[in-house]
Parts: sequence; structure tokens; C-alpha cells
Amino acid sequence: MDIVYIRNLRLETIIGIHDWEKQIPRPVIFQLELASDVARAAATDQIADALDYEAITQRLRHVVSTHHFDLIESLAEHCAGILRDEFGVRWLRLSLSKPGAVGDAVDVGVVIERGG
Ligand SMILES: Nc1nc2c(c(=O)[nH]1)N=C([C@H](O)[C@@H](O)CO)CN2
Repeated sequence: MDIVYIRNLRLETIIGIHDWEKQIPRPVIFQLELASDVARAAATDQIADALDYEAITQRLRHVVSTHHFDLIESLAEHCAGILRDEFGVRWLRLSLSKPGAVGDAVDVGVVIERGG
């Protein structure tokens, strides 16, 4: 299986279970591994045949600026659904971390895999 990846995508969003977290945006960090047919894109050398990581980044930036969740689980699932439904990604691994959310930990987060 071929992979298109996006590493350390840092986006600002409002997220958290506490009232004080719902007031101001904070960074979350995405790590994405997305199944893609790299050979097909290489054969045509056309962006239309590639999984466009720029378009995905722009879409996720819009999503996090317009949707506010309590849990990082909810944001991760929402983004996974968009990647599958809008970009046709048949398998993905998405890691979402929240730097500084817990004292004494660099970050906390979730990793989900969806699709087969
Ligand atoms: N599994 C989770 N645990 C917690 C979350 C979360 O999103 N998923 N969030 C919080 C708080 O918002 C925390 O990040 C800040 O106090 C706590 N636990």
C-alpha cells in the first residue's frame, strides 16, 4: 500500500471539556498517513490523479476553524470522515495531539485507523 503523509500539521482550534478551553483557540497537531495510489499519480504526473496534500491541509484548516468539539476523539473522527468521504481515502491513520494539555506531559492525544 502506498501512502501520502502529512506530518506535524499544526492548526489552531477551540477544543476542550472545560469552560476556559472554549474561549480561546489552541494548537493541535495532526500526523496523517493516507492510502493512495502513488504509482498511478506518477504514471500521469497529474495532480488530478494524486491525493492532494495541499487541498487536504486547506480543508482541515477550514474544519478546525469552523467546528468546536469538547473531545479530541470527536475532532479526529470528524476529520477521518471528511478524508474518507470527500477525498476517497480508503485507509488512514490519524494522530491528533494536544500539546501542553496535561502538566508534566509534552502532549496527549489519540491515534485512529479507519478503513481497510
Ligand atoms: N480522552 C480524552 N481525555 C480528555 C480530553 C479529551 O479530549 N479526550 N480532554 C480533556 C481536557 O479538555 C484537557 O485537555 C484539558 O484539561 C481531559 N481529558
